[in-house]
Amino acid sequence: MTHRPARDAKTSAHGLAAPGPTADAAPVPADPAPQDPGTAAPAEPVLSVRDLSVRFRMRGGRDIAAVSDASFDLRPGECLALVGESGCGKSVLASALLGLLPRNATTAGQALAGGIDLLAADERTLARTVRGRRVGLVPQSPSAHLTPVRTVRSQLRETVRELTGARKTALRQATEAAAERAAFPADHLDRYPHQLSGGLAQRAATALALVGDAPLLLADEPTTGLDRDLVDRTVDELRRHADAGHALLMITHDLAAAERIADRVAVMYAGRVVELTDARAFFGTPGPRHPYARGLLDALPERAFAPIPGMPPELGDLPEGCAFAARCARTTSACGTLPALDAGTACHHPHEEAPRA
Ligand SMILES: Nc1ncnc2c1ncn2[C@@H]1O[C@H](COP(=O)(O)OP(=O)(O)OP(=O)(O)O)[C@@H](O)[C@H]1O
Ligand code: NI
Repeated sequence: MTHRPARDAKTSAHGLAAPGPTADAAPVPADPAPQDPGTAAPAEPVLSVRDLSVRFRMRGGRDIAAVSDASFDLRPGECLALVGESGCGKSVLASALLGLLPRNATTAGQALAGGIDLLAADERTLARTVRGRRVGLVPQSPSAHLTPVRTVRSQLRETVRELTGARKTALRQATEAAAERAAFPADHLDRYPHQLSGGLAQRAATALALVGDAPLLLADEPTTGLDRDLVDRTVDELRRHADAGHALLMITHDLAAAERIADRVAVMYAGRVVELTDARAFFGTPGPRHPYARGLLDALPERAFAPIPGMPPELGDLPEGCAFAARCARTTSACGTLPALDAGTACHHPHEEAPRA
């Protein structure tokens, strides 16, 4: 496959949620509202990802295969939860969609959003029309994306002014409403990022990401550092955002949060989507079909509390066949070849679609 080099992304200092001050003020037309249940044709995808791969070129010529051949669509009003163990490629996938990969990365494939191929777009297009406007991001490390020398109020106000055009009293009110939406306490608005706990920084980042009303929101671990009540509150706010017609890619370790919010679930393992399925079927009956996905659920304390034995493979040294075979109790000789994602599962011997015993 041909990999193209990553662009030299100049991220605006105040984070990805808002474009820099040079961005055009022209509003991006909203995507169509979610499909009326009475109509037959499904709404056009807000995001259409095909065979997305990301490679990191390391010293000595070695490649890290962080993401391989990911394909999925996201429609207006839909939430797709992207789950999988640490290091499986979730954040790299999100960074690729925003043109925020480091220089040693190359991408292949396509990611269409609003007629733009996010993987091929130049930095100017990404900065002016994509980040914050078409695609919002709740970054995984919010404190790193907040400007250290400015208060939360000042950063939020600038983003609200940039993206909504509000001024004066309306601007003040919209700024406070934006904070409230992400459960960021009004009496902390005048704090600087270093004066915030991890959970508060997370909420500030979520508030910033919601302002632009982008048709597509990427939320990378938006509930990290929050206690259960706030997890639920954040998740419910993100769900409302999707219900209002936005597409949401929710990256999370938290399977309970994924179950609460998602319409569909994508499970990644060693850089590949190994299961892509309806959330209700996944969390309920018949349950996941891929043995890894089933193992993830079985590892939960409220389920079998049985961890998957072994460790994921090195992404710089992947086997030719199924990357999960070494840890899988169902491995056969067929697993020496790479299983394609077929009917939502990339496995040579998936669990049958029957109720679990
Ligand atoms: N700049 C880089 N250079 C080389 N390898 C990288 C780089 N950035 C990420 N990786 C590798 O890509 C893989 C995927 O990383 P990624 O951050 O997407 O994982 P993740 O699924 O988001 O994990 P977590 O749940 O811990 O956030 C990891 O093995 C990581 O080490
Ligand atoms: Ni991550």
